[in-house]
Amino acid sequence: MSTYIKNSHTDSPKINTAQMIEVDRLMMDEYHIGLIQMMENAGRCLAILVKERFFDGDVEGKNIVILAGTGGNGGGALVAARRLHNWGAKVQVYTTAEEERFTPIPLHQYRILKRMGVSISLAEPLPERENIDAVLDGIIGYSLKGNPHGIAAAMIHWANSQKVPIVALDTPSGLDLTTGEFYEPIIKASATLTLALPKKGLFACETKKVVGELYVGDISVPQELYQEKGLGLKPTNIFRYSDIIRLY
Ligand SMILES: NC(=O)C1=CN([C@@H]2O[C@H](COP(=O)(O)OP(=O)(O)OC[C@H]3O[C@@H](n4cnc5c(N)ncnc54)[C@H](O)[C@@H]3O)[C@@H](O)[C@H]2O)[C@H](O)CC1
Ligand SMILES: [K+]
Repeated sequence: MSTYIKNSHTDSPKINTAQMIEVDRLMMDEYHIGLIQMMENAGRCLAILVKERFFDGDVEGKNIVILAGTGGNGGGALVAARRLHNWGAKVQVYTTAEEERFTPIPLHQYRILKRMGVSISLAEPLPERENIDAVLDGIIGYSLKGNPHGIAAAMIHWANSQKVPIVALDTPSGLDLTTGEFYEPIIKASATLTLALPKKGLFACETKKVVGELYVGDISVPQELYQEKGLGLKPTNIFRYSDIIRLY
């Protein structure tokens, strides 16, 4: 295993979506760690996981399709797109909506990619390509509301039909991170990189079928934050030896 990725030797707490949203809020409001900082760490971990786990540490010339929604999940995938492009991958980004529909920080990532000349366009139509090496799922994260519909749903069907590794950010799009309920359609990932702490829904009995290998990436949550009132979690040091931990 790469020095960037280690197996977990500690039992970390498993949280629900509401707790994760509270972690994000505390990060920003109480600890002044901005969303842009968290997103950079999320996207960097995702790009490293793809490079190390699926391409033996070198993505030069690899065709990587990145599917991005307009929220925080898409924003992290756009950061990963930037890193993979910088490392020599041929990156193609498809989005669920036009530029003006992106929320502010993901929009910032979108505009950086455009300035870099990375191919980024609305996923209508989705590409008919045969030489794809991997797909990144940044379509929907923990703010999933019901069955994926519209372009997001079309992207999920398209990705599942590609027969190449799909690497999901935070959750396979279509999975409820608290209950593990499958919505329809749902991404069937080869690997999932969740963020900060594992979420309960990733351990429900059928979930492995859509999660694939489960990793968790460090987005720099302070130990002190986990003990704040309203969360009451034990401090956790799962990233002591590496930024990415494999959980199963
Ligand atoms: N600490 C962390 O875990 C961090 C997480 N980050 C990432 O941000 C997402 C959560 O971001 P948010 O902006 O709240 O929303 P999403 O990206 O999950 O989704 C919004 C996006 O999805 C569309 N949508 C929702 N439901 C549906 C549906 N049923 N059909 C179609 N489309 C749907 C919605 O319209 C929006 O476009 C979290 O998961 C992490 O990946 C941050 O990077 C910071 C740290
Ligand atoms: K996702």
